[in-house]
Amino acid sequence: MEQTKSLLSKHSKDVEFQDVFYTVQQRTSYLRSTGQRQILKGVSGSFRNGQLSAIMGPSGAGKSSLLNAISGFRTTGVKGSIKIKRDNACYITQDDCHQTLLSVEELMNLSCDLKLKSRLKKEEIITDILTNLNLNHRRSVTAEKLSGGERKRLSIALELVDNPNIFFLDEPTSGLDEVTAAQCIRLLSALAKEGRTVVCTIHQPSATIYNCFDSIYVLAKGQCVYQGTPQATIPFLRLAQLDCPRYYSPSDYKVVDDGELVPRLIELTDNGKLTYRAKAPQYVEPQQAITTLFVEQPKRPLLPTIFAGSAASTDGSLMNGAGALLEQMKALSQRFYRDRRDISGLRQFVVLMRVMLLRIMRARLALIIQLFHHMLCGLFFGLIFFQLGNQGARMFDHLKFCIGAVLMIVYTQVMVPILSYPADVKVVRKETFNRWYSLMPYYMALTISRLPLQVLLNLTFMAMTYWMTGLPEQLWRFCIFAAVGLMISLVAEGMGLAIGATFSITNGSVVGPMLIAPLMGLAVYGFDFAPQIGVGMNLLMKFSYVRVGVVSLILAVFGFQREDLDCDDIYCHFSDPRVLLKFLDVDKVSILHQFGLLTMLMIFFRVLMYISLRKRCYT
Ligand SMILES: Nc1ncnc2c1ncn2[C@@H]1O[C@H](COP(=O)(O)OP(=O)(O)OP(=O)(O)O)[C@@H](O)[C@H]1O
Repeated sequence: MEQTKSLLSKHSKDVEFQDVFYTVQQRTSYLRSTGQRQILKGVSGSFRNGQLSAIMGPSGAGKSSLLNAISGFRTTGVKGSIKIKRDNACYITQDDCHQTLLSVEELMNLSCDLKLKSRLKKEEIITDILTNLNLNHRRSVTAEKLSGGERKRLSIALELVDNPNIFFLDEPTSGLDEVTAAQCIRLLSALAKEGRTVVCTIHQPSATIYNCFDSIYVLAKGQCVYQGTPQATIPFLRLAQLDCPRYYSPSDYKVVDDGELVPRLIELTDNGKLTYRAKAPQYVEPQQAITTLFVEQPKRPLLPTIFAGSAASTDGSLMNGAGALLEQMKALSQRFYRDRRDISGLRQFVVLMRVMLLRIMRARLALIIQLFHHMLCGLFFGLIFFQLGNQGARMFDHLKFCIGAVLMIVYTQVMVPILSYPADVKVVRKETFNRWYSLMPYYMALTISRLPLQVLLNLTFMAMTYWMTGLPEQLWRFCIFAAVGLMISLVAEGMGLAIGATFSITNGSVVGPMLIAPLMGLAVYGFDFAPQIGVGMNLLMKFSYVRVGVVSLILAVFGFQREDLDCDDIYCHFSDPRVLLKFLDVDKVSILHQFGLLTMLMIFFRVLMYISLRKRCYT
């Protein structure tokens, strides 16, 4: 009975897939799609528990695509039946992206805090894992300063905290020398022997590394050309009337294609449905690779979501008569049970918030540069408009000051996230996929953790300009003035984050200025003929938060029954602030209304950012 139980749980950690297709849209430009390209062409296969399996093949064969498809790291364009317990699997990306500026120990603590409910044995677990992976002596070093091999081991260590059963690794040996690569593969083999399913992609390994694997899966042009043990490779090639020369790595030999070889090999493996193992040194025996009975079913949109954690398929379902229903019911109850065991969203928020604040404090140079930038701009604006704030003859200077201050805030706050956030998105994608946290607590922590810095930077700039330009010495007016600055910067930051979450740095740095330019145009449009501006244009101008910001700042400076400005000339038309407000057609505009508009635009950009982040993380 006990034996049956362990056998069952062992099988549930296997990964099986059948007739998997992966199709991408081919584009010539961002807007035009020229058709579809099939990357994976109906491949099948299995990766067994307790084994280290390698996906091999020439560059562009579809190795990473297969790994992404079966692990669920990519779902868009994937069709076919895949049996995998996703809530027990983790994915380690090729570039080992980690939260920056945190030491090995801090990253391990973060992983434990987010994954383990009880914190009692945290220290013991961390020491255990780090010692086993030979990283204990590197505890205090930040991840960026680790060597390639150490970084790979750290990625594994971080995932080992909650002991997942299935590991997917994309090119774990890339960039490593031969010795370190062999060490890495031995480590993965040891992890597999402890009862895990370990699957990795690998490029042309040496013969030594090749023989370390328990199972090999070779792809060529998106189809399976070999599946089986390393020992069965040469006899298998002989089946296809090919002789692998002695001292020649079989992995190199398999990729040589004379035009007929690939179809012959695909036929021999039935595109992955058959697996080979050596029976005697010269003979191989084909076996069925898939033990699960996959039955094609019509599309049922709700099912894949509900059963995503169990034996899931993208357009087929795992069926085995009444057993299938039982299996699905178990999956559902297990899912609810698991959800109850999960770390609460509040705790995720608190842990992430602490880490984000720590990272902001650690980025001391960036902090100093930003503070210096705001002080310098404040000084610059202060000197240009020095003590002009109360001069009734300088109406155009007042307008230039308000427009200039808003542009400075907008440009700074939009560009910083555009340039810095895309790198974070990769980390978030990996960590959400590996169930460190859900997106909402992360999003809330990100939004709130950036607030203190925003307040500090804006207060610095706004206080310097207010004081140097000689605006009225009224604390309440300064508070409104600073609040307008803060609101504009929050909207602009939201826009920058939305762009950073959607585009790469290269595309974002083009899209950002491209979007700001018309908003700036709308901000300065028609101040000298404001009453004649048409209804349509007026409506359009409401969407420009730059314009809304400028109007709010003008109201903060000249509104609220401000006393007449000084006049050194014979006659100053605008010395009465009400005349200026009337001329600009903002005399009847309420600042609360403007704050409302800014709040709506801020929410709009932040929701956009969330949607974009969700799309990046869950497709
Ligand atoms: N989203 C995508 N859009 C367009 N083409 C894609 C996409 N993803 C993969 N491809 C193409 O599919 C092919 C296989 O890509 P994949 O990254 O899976 O190959 P690989 O075998 O892992 O290659 P390498 O070993 O060089 O990393 C490549 O030609 C790649 O350009």
